[in-house]
Amino acid sequence: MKTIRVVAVIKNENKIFATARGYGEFKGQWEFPGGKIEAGETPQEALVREIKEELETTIQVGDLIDTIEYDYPTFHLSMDCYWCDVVEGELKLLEAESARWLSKEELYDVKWLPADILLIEKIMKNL
Ligand SMILES: Nc1nc2c([nH]c(=O)n2[C@H]2C[C@H](O)[C@@H](COP(=O)(O)OP(=O)(O)OP(=O)(O)O)O2)c(=O)[nH]1
Ligand SMILES: [Mg+2]
Repeated sequence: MKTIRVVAVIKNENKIFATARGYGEFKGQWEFPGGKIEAGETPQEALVREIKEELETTIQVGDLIDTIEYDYPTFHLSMDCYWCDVVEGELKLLEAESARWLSKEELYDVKWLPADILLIEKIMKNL
């Protein structure tokens, strides 16, 4: 069975919100908050749930930016990436070890997970 992940590219006027993984194999590397779609959920519902769990924040999910397909040595990642806005909440870091709001000029200042490089190029064009 194929597991699809969803991630939120949370934006304000001209910056996006990135987090550093707080645990596991990729600890300290940068990514977008999100997780796995569970049975019966739409991608949007899964994303709203994940962002509540990880950041105690309510988001509004907007357009799909891209679906990233990437082969890691031990698994295949399929990741739907959506533009999102904060509706309510302070983006409290319940799982991530740190976070930054990045402007267009700062997008390559953090060490992204390998799969995210493909997405960053698209974000760069639309920020
Ligand atoms: N959340 C997220 N995961 C990403 C990104 N880029 C990327 O390669 N991944 C990879 C790293 C993880 O090994 C994998 C799955 O992430 P996940 O949040 O769904 O799952 P997890 O490893 O936290 O595991 P779990 O505790 O939720 O079961 O996807 C990204 O931008 N955001
Ligand atoms: Mg997660």
